Amino acid sequence: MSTPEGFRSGFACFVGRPNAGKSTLTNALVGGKIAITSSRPQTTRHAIRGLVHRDDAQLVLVDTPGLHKPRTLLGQRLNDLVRTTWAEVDTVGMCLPANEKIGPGDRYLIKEIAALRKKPVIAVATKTDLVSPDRLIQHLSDIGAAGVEAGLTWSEVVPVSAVNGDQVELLASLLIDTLPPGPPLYPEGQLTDEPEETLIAEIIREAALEDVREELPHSLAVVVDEIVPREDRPEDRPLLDVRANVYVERDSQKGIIIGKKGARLKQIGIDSRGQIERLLGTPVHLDLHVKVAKDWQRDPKQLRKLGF
Ligand SMILES: Nc1nc2c(ncn2[C@@H]2O[C@H](COP(=O)(O)OP(=O)(O)OP(=O)(O)O)[C@@H](O)[C@H]2O)c(=O)[nH]1
Repeated sequence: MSTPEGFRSGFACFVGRPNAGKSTLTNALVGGKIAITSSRPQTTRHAIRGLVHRDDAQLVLVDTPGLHKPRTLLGQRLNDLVRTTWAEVDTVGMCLPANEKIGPGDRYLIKEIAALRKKPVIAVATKTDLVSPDRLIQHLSDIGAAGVEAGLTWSEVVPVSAVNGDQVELLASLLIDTLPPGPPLYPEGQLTDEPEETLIAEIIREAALEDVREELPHSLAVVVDEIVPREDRPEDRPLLDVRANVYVERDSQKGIIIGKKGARLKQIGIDSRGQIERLLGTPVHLDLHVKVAKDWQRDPKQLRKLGF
């Protein structure tokens, strides 16, 4: 494929402490629900990409999990994934929520990013709808100072609100300006190149964590075993059978997920089925099972099986 004259393409990712607004911003830029967001920290686990198409450019957004103090093998794998992603993208967007003071966690990340050298880093002051103009000015000045302290020159400092769309377009343009010349990397219309299984697993995991995040934040993994078209269906009324397993670490957690007389598991099925149907564009029969995989976070074989 020949590169259209003047076309740019490349990758960007957002970095920031948990809850900084990275997933919401990715969704706002992409204009659809790709990465799964939640009001609780640390739910984004996979590098999920969204695409921003322009007449003269294509931006691929990579959504990374946060960098954490690694306590388990899973933690280490996640951190490796983050660093690999940072090294691969053309631009990094450092998200610093305007409604929170810049803290040690932010400074740590800024220092890590400063070590990437030459990479353009855009500071993004997120959630501006939550603060007064005075507070925002203070925040922007703190961002400038934090950059200086880490020896990092921000290529831009942009205040945005993903919730009301303020400055989201401007941010897209600034990110695109940093991209090298190149052809579109993905066909238009394709919102994400994550396999459907991964997206479905994320949807089910979100539904399963609803209301029990405090009890089971990291002890839950979902694996989609198969997606098969139901046989003997009329061509215009297809049905997909989706079979998935919810893995927990202990028997007691199994009970929490299943609930009284299976009520919670049923609700998880109802909550996720609608979203899966929207994703696949087909009616779905969802078959969910709960299994115990003891200490899966510490077991390399289990981790591989669960996609980490
Ligand atoms: N008011 C307001 N809330 C926002 C905005 N952006 C994100 N939020 C909220 O902040 C919370 C965290 O947002 P996420 O996008 O999940 O944050 P994240 O950085 O991806 O979080 P992790 O996945 O934990 O790393 C959610 O409750 C969002 O609704 C914004 O622009 N304005």
